Amino acid sequence: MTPAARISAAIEVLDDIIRRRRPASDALKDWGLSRRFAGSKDRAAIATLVYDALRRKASSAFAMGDESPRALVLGMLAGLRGMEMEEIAELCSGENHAPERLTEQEARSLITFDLAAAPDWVRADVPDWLWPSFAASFATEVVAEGQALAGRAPVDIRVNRLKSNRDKALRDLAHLGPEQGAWSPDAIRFLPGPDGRGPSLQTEPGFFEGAFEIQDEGSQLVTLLSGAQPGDTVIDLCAGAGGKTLALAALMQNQGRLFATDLDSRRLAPLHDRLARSGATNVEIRVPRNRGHEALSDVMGQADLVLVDAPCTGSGTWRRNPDAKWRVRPGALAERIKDQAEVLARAAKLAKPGGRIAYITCSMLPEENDGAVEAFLGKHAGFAPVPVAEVLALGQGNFALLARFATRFGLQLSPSRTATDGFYLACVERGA
Ligand SMILES: C[S@@+](CC[C@H](N)C(=O)[O-])C[C@H]1O[C@@H](n2cnc3c(N)ncnc32)[C@H](O)[C@@H]1O
Repeated sequence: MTPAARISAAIEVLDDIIRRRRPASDALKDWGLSRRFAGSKDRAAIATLVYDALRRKASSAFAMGDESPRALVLGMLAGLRGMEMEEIAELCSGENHAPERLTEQEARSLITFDLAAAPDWVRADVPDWLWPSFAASFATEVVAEGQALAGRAPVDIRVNRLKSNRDKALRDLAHLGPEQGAWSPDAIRFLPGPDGRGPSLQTEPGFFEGAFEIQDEGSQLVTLLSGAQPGDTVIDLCAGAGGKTLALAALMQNQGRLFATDLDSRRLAPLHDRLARSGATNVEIRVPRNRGHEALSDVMGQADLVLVDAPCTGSGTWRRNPDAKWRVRPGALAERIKDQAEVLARAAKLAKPGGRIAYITCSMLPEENDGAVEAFLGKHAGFAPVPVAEVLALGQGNFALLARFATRFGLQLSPSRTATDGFYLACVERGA
């Protein structure tokens, strides 16, 4: 397909996503299935165009004075990819599956691409209804925070200490242009190429051998800062597919007990294979038999650490899921806050006297971060917040510089602050 035909295809897919309110991945998959002529490179390029257009949906619509899928794609070419109007006009020839010619109005908007009069939420590409909440998380630079969250994400891996080390992994993956992570001693980063994609790491021998896992550096950092120690009894209460379980097992050097469970037993399924690859031997997966069944009744009040990687809006991962940003609804935030209170209450029963809960979200919204911790502390008088300085000192690494990202109860990481996904961590401790 020509570059111009790919743009037409992206407009078509975006139309499907917006009109039918479909997840981008579903719309892209369907498009690919019904257009067998499109090769893998075409599909990848179209997906990147669609995701880039979603990243800048609000600002493109404003600058173009039009929120049609065509305007969003054309606006993104100017706003995100920095293309001149003339270059875009050349692509829009109206011939051979290329988009129709630019109108005079479109050409003018592409030349000026003027966001000077745009409200902050538009310049930041954050949904307007979420703006007050988002802005409350950041005293300054709030527009820049939104813009960083509307950018492309790198691909990070966590080198598995049980099987390898970072120097060896850097050598083994040298052909892919690896960079050392800035914060986590286990992190290696791969920047996205001009096509917006990172290398396909899941085909590397090291991946099959369990030498590394794909995991955002922010996710690695909050796990490091949870304070898990070799020999501890640790519970990963919202383990899902086990990204943090695997990181915890490596931190614990396979010493002590690590229980992994989740409300949704199906989510735990991939963890079996991942554990086998990783060489982790101290993990016990506890599958709940039905809703309401407590799969951890035998370890009540025994945990040194309960890790709560809570269900949340996922607003910290909008770089990776730009369509989720526009699909999240006000009711969803209220529901997640309820889930968070429920899961924290469950964690409280599992912590031993003197034990901790590490509360984590991949969110940038204070209601589900400090707000959730405040609500928990209000209902659980036996728990007290652990000061951030103490959390940073206990983590396995040199993290003192992160102190400037402290919130009332925890730490807020973000693409613009730490060049990671937006993660929040706060620790609370049960009185002895
Ligand atoms: C952010 S995801 C976990 C991701 C996972 N820890 C990882 O690192 O790959 C949140 C998980 O919490 C689970 N969950 C929701 N409510 C829960 C509850 N009350 N108890 C335990 N898990 C819950 C969801 O099923 C979901 O898998």
